[in-house]
Amino acid sequence: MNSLQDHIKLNNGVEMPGFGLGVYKAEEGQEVVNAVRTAIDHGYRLIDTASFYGNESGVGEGLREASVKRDEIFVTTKVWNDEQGYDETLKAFEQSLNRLSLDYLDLYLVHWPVTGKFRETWRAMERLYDEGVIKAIGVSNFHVHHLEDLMVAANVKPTVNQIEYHPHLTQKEMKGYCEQENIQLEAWSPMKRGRLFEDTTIKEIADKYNKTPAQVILRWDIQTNIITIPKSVNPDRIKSNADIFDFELTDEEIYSITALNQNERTGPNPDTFV
Ligand SMILES: NC(=O)C1=CN([C@@H]2O[C@H](COP(=O)(O)OP(=O)(O)OC[C@H]3O[C@@H](n4cnc5c(N)ncnc54)[C@H](OP(=O)(O)O)[C@@H]3O)[C@@H](O)[C@H]2O)C=CC1
Ligand SMILES: O=C(O)C(=O)[C@@H](O)[C@H](O)C(=O)CO
Repeated sequence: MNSLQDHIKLNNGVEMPGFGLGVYKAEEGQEVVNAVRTAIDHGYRLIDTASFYGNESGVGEGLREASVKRDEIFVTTKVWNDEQGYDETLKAFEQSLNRLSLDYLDLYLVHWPVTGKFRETWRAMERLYDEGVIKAIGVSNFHVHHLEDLMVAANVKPTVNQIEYHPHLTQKEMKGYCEQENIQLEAWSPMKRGRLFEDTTIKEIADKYNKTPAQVILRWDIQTNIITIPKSVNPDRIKSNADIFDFELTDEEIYSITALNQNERTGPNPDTFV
């Protein structure tokens, strides 16, 4: 990726921007509307929301307020845990689309691998994909064993797995598996929700390039082929987080950031959460 608007080709041929805005905890109403509009004005082309975030209506309003055509923006939302199952997912999708005021979705994700439900959820998503109302379908928070379980019965392979991923959780096994299976990884909490900014290694690299720790971490994502969706509702941070295309980390720097791994989660482990 050489610019904010470069895309990555998914395994079904759909092109997805490699960098976007996450909106978890962006408040429904003016806060999320402004964040989405500001991000798009600054060149973002990917917005990541979920029915669970309770802000899809505001995301839709932000998209309408931005002066960029619908087909240039890539919108992701997710089916929440209590919406899973075949009929439930069809209904949840309709509701999400209505709240977003869209007539198609770019990417729909199974938010978490709800035991006993995710295969049926997937079957409904395959139907929506076949009908053409979703351009790509994928999963989130799936371990390798969940992916294997899903793919045994699936007709459509997941395009994306969105997982917690940052320098303290580098997901080596999952990364190798997804590279082999051509499933694109996407990082949630890429900045560990602000808990990596005092790390000495990251700070030293940031000082060298006159960049912020956040910019170094996000640059590490894109140089290692991970789609990244930092969240911010602050206009200055929305702008600066995306200002990462005028410097390049060396192989040694990539290695030293990757070596910070502690297998440490900030969020739940999918094996025990659902
Ligand atoms: N699939 C899933 O299960 C999950 C998906 N996600 C998705 O991933 C996105 C990103 O993850 P998230 O958990 O939000 O965590 P992030 O790692 O993106 O961190 C967000 C936090 O960092 C702050 N922040 C942003 N930029 C800066 C900066 N440059 N300097 C200092 N602070 C900064 C934000 O505050 P402020 O807004 O004030 O700038 C916010 O508090 C989510 O918004 C969501 O879309 C997240 C969790 C789970
Ligand atoms: O933000 C999301 O998308 C999530 O699924 C998580 O926040 C998750 O639900 C969680 O952290 C609950 O404590």
